[in-house]
Formats: sequence, C-alpha cells, structure tokens
Amino acid sequence: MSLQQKIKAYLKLGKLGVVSLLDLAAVAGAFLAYKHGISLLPIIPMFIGGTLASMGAMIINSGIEIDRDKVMSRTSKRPTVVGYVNRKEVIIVGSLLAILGTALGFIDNILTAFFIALGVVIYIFVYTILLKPRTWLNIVIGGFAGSAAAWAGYTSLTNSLTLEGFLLGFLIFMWTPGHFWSLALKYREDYVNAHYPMLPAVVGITTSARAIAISNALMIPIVLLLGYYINLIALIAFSILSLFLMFLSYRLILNPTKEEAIKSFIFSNIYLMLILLIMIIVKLI
Ligand code: HEM
Ligand SMILES: CC(C)=CCC/C(C)=C/CC/C(C)=C/COP(=O)(O)OP(=O)(O)O
Repeated sequence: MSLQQKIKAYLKLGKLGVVSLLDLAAVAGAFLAYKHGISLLPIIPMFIGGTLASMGAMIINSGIEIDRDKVMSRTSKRPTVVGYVNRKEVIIVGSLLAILGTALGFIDNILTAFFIALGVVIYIFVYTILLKPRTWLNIVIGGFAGSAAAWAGYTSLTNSLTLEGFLLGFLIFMWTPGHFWSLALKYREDYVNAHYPMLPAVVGITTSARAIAISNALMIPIVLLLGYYINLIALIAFSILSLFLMFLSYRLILNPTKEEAIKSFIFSNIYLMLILLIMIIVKLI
C-alpha cells in the first residue's frame, strides 16, 4: 500500500464527521469561558490536540473491534476489516496520536491535558472494552467521553471548571443517548448479530423510541439552563430547536420505523451543532 492510501485509510478510521462535532463542542466550551481581555490563543493547541486525540481514540477503537465490525453491515468495509491496515499497526498509530494530542494539551495547562486524556480513557477503556460488550448502559456512561471535549475547551482558557462549563459537558452527556439510540434503532440487526447489548437490540423498537424521547426530554432543561446563562436570544433559539427535537421524538414513538430513526439521528446532530454554533456566535457579536 502506498503512503497516500494508508493516510486515506486512517482518515476513514478517524471518523472526521464525529471529530468535527467534538471539535465544535471544544471550541464552544472555550467561547463559553471567554471574557473580554483574555487571550484566545490557547484554543489552538487544545483544538489540534483534541482533534489528534479523538481521531487516535477512534482509530484504537477500530483496532479493538475488528472481529465484531466484520459482522455488522455498517462497519464491514472498514480498512481494518478489509485488511488494508492490521490490528497492531492501528493500535500503535492510534495510541501515538492520543499521546501526542494529550501532550499538546499541556501547552495550555494540566487540566486541559487531563480532559483530553480522560476523553480517550473513557472511550477506550470504559466504553469500548468494559461496557460496550456487557450492558445497554454502555453509551450512557460512555457519553462522558464527549463531555471531556467540552471541558478541555473550557479549561483551555480558564484553567478551571465553573458551573456553566460543567453544564456544557453535562449537556453533551445527556444528548448522547438520543443521538446513539436513534442510529442503533436503524442498525438494530447489526447489533443483534454482533452480540452487542445496545438498547434497541435488547428491549426492541417501541421501548427504544420511548427511551430516545425520554432522554431527549431530560436533556432539554440543561439546554435551556445554558441558554438562560448565555442570553435571551440563545434561550429563544434553544427553545425553538428543542421543540422541533421533541416533535421528531414524538413522531418516532408514533411510527418507530428505520426512516424515522435516521431522521431523528440526523436532526440530533444538527441540533447539537446549531446549539454549539449559537453559543460561539453570541459571544462574537
Ligand atoms: C459513547 C458515545 C457515542 C456513541 C456510542 C456514538 C456512536 C456513533 C456511531 C456508531 C456513529 C456512526 C457513524 C460512524 O461510525 O462514523 C456516530 C456518528 C456520529 N456521531 Fe456519535 N457517538 C457517541 C458520541 C458522540 C459525541 C459525543 C459526538 C459529538 C459531540 C458525536 C458525534 C457524531 C457525529 C457528528 C456522527 C455522524 C458522523 C458522520 O456521519 O460522519 N457522537 N456516533
Ligand atoms: C476529548 C476527547 C479526546 C474525546 C474523545 C471522545 C470520543 C472519542 C468520542 C467518540 C464517540 C463515538 C464516535 C463513538 C462511536 O461508537 P462506537 O465505537 O460504538 O462506533 P462503531 O460501531 O462505529 O465502532
């Protein structure tokens, strides 16, 4: 394989779509912490470090899961499954990226490096190795990996975590089940075949649709509280977005098909993306 093909394989394993939303969460965290007069420069090492570490974490995950990825239609064409890159190499490359990413966090401060490392440790050891094959609560607890991105962003500017910074990470934690269960509802058979106890594979379609609606409803007070902390424009925008999210969750309960599930998945990503963008824009104007 040429170097170019290898890089292409690693970019695929690094899941740039997911990384870009994690990056946005980290940058939104930094802007939430921003006050007039402080420097925005620490965002740069945090952003590059967070990007490398989250790509590294996802690359390690795909090295660990080759056997199960083979069985699932959605993951069966990954470069690891097809044999373009082998397990050992993937785990080494992923670990090096994770270490380099954490090291870049130290340019800002110890807390930022700590949260970057925490994201990797939760995703790899707690989620992928410990919980994913054992319990439907896997992604509930695994959601803290995403929170770590927001906390790394917040602490990059302040070197401390206040209540509003904590809330942003907590919002990502509360958002994750609705995001993931919608996708897992669409690919339910994959998870049954791979013997992963994801909620839709354990309790069936109707209960999963209800669980998505409940977890989204539980997230909304946190979103509104953050909006209240920011300003009235943010509060109004967050309320409108949340109403639409609940409307889609309600439709999914009435009609729990794969089509509705994928709509719910796509909108949950757009929802978080818009909330994070609004948080940044409000601070810039
Ligand atoms: C333990 C928690 C999470 C689990 C289990 C999970 C699971 C997944 C899975 C299986 C996909 C399928 C697509 C792929 O393989 O590329 C996906 C896509 C996605 N996830 Fe997550 N996710 C979690 C947390 C997060 C967090 C915290 C974020 C960002 C803040 C995020 C953002 C995204 C985005 C943007 C996509 C769409 C990617 C694309 O289409 O390229 N996820 N997620
Ligand atoms: C601060 C920092 C470095 C944070 C890292 C956080 C992180 C890596 C979150 C990843 C979440 C994610 C995409 C899970 C995929 O689930 P899966 O592995 O079950 O998906 P699969 O079925 O596609 O393998």
